[in-house]
Amino acid sequence: MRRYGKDADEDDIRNRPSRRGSRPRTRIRPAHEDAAEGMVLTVDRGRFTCLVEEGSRREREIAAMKARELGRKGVVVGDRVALVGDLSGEDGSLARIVRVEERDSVLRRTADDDDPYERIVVANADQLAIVTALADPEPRPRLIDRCLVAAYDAGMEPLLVLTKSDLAGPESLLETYAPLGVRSVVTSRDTLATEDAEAVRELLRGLSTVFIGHSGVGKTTLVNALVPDRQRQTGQVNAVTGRGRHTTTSALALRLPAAKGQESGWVIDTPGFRSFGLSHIEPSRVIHAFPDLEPGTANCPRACSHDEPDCALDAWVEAGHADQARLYSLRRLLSTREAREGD
Ligand SMILES: Nc1nc2c(ncn2[C@@H]2O[C@H](COP(=O)(O)OP(=O)(O)OP(=O)(O)O)[C@@H](O)[C@H]2O)c(=O)[nH]1
Ligand SMILES: [Zn+2]
Repeated sequence: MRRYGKDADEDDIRNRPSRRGSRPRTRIRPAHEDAAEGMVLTVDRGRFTCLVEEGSRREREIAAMKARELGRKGVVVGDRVALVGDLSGEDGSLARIVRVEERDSVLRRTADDDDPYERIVVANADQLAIVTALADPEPRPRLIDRCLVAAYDAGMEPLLVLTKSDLAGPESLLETYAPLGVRSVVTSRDTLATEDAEAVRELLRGLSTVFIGHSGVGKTTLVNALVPDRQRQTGQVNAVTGRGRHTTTSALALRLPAAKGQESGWVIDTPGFRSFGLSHIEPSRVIHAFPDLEPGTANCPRACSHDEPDCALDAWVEAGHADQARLYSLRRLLSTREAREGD
């Protein structure tokens, strides 16, 4: 499908001026029909690492840059792209990204709540793993709520990963999130090497999952346990860009190990990305994640915040169509859109 958005086609208009002036341009672009498909694994200062011929014996990572005709269109981790040029993946080779395929999902963020400039962080991810320590540092439910809102807004399934269970129990947190029906898994460092990593991997199979967590919650420990050859994977990536292992600040896609015949999956790590500014969130997209409540909004006033006296959801719940705890949870989530100290 072609996109007619602001940054879609203006660039080839500029690059391919018509000799006959105002002759209407065809929107069919015959060039690059032979382009290879790839998936973006990392982005580092204008250089992209892409995986091509995924799943075949010729699968390889190649370095690429954006073709000029893409103009300012963003290319992010998880994007499926079309590549031309030197696809060998050999040292010093560089391909060009000539097209970004339509995205199934986009995880966005603004740097903070009053920042109007919204960035897409990851494309085509299915799941958002919200990593929270049960202690040291203390869980921050409001932060979890903000991550949930971001997941629902993006059309991604949330997953709570509760770490450091050797320090505190998960009961009260799990109780808070029970009405939301969020999937969860509890881990501790001592058992991560054995049963825990496999339990988490089970929830990631066949999916592309973005991991987010506040500093110190044990996200690195967790991701390293899930992807034991991470060092190799990231080392390889940076051999291409020629930079050190720890300099990547953008998201980074890592493949989950899988036994033969088992489906794999992608772990997308997000170094230095710890929370979400939520100013761009649409309440209607969040309510979409509450199919039991959504029909109850039919009688709401226009542009209802769903947290005002005329909101029809109270009557909907009183009539027994949905659970009070669900409405309470929805309102709590929607209220996180207002920034507060410490977010
Ligand atoms: N007690 C306990 N400590 C843990 C556990 N998992 C990780 N830690 C410790 O918590 C600290 C932070 O772990 P990291 O994995 O570096 O946490 P992170 O979320 O990546 O934090 P940043 O590196 O700041 O992004 C380290 O000292 C870990 O050894 C756990 O299950 N139990
Ligand atoms: Zn309402």
